[in-house]
Amino acid sequence: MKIFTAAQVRAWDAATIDEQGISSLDLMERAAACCTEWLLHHCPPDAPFALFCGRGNNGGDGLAIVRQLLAAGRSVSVYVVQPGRAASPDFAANHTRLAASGISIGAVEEGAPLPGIPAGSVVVDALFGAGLNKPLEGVAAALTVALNDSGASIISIDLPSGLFMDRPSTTHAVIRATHTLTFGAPKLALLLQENAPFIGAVQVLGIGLSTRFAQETQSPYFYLTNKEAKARFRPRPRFAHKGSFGHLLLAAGARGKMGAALLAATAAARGGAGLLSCHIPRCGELVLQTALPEAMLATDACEDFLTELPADMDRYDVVAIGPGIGTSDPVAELLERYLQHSPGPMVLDADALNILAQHPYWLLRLPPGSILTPHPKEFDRLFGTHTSDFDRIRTALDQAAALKSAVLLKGHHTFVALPDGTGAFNSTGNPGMARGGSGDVLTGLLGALLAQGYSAADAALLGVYLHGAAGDSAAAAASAEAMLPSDLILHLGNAFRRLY
Ligand SMILES: NC(=O)C1=CN([C@@H]2O[C@H](COP(=O)(O)OP(=O)(O)OC[C@H]3O[C@@H](n4cnc5c(N)ncnc54)[C@H](OP(=O)(O)O)[C@@H]3O)[C@@H](O)[C@H]2O)[C@H](O)CC1
Ligand SMILES: [K+]
Repeated sequence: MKIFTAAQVRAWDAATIDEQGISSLDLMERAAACCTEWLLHHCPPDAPFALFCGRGNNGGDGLAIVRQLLAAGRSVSVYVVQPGRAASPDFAANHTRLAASGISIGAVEEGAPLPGIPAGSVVVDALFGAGLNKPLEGVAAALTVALNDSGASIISIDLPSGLFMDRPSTTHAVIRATHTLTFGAPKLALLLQENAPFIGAVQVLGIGLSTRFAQETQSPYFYLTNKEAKARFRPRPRFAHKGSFGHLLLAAGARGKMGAALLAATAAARGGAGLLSCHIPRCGELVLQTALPEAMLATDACEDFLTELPADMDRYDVVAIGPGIGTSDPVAELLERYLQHSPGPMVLDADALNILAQHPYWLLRLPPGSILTPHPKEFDRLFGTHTSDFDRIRTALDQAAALKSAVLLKGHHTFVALPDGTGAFNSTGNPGMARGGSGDVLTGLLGALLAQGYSAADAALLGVYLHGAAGDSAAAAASAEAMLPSDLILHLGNAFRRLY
């Protein structure tokens, strides 16, 4: 599913109107009807609604919702902010229709007291949507702060008011929505970690926008859903043998961190690598051999951490390195040798990324077709401090292109920057995955997918999708609170089945 800019969203609207021979007012009525249906199904049946409307089309949606809620027999109060300002034609048309019903339409004006919100009300925020072009100020900003402080549930129409669609919004007043009902496709701002305090649970409402426009319009960003993951998945051929699925070398672990190695190794085995060898320090031999008999060992001479390259590096197709290795000097030197001698693409995670941050020019040795998997802090250590996720995703795209590799930015919607200049936001996953060990599972899985011959782009997209889908399956079984990273591995089978 493509993610469009504000200008493209306006063009999508216009293309729909043109293609379907409807008026913009008809489209507004349709969008409002989808919102009204959602509100009627998801809000308490006896809750009064309080709608706050701007003077543009977002406010027009709000006025149409008021009329539809009244028709459904609900108790509704409605306020227009700065009623003296110029209105969009569709706002004006809906205002005339609503006023004819006899309902009193309140005003929120500069200098006048703000209206109170009766206890138990559901607030619907229709102040500004895709047309926001400057930060909220004056009475709109004051109202936003008051609504946020009211403790009421807030349902934002299309976007939380004050939230820019495609630039940072974290320094000014923005509605903190409980739910955001957005039209057609998720917007960039709704997928970024930094906007988490504003957006609540996001619901994408299909309002019958032109599918032709969506197909024909180019966008650098897309939402990674089951459809996009399925398109990249190759089921195992019937006559395959273990040699068909590659040999992954996983370099992981140190004394006290063998759990990271075991999680990554088990995920690699379940992720479908034909052969798996683990380069581990001697202290981990017993635990690995006992817990994962499927793995072969390339045991280091050192008891406590990794120090030397395994012999015959050419035996391996792919190297995954990082989980639990530490960042001491001998390990850093070893990472440099791995970068020099890796026989194929690499997955670099965790401590491998922290070492790289100390030696950024080593990145030049990264084999093309590799995958880097930083979370935002590791990302900034590696590529410099960023003040916004908008900047981070731009850097990720630049680096992916320069390194001819996939660069992940891990988060609630993990961003996958691909070497071709496009980037995807993942749709799967849940807060139960935010615990130590989840990243190790992802590293093993990505290594296994690369070993099976997937390109960096396909492995990164599939790996991130499967990892989140396994997390969703694990949370369904054990709850987001009680699930463990090792449950992700057990549920990988359910995740793969979603791709058949
Ligand atoms: N396909 C769709 O997605 C549909 C969307 N609909 C709804 O329409 C809005 C977008 O409506 P639009 O009229 O373009 O924009 P807004 O309502 O968000 O804003 C209206 C005007 O407000 C002014 N503005 C912008 N920022 C501020 C601010 N900080 N303070 C005060 N005023 C501001 C600006 O006008 P100016 O003349 O002042 O520049 C805006 O133009 C979309 O989000 C959906 O809710 C359709 O109803 C259905 C299809
Ligand atoms: K809004």
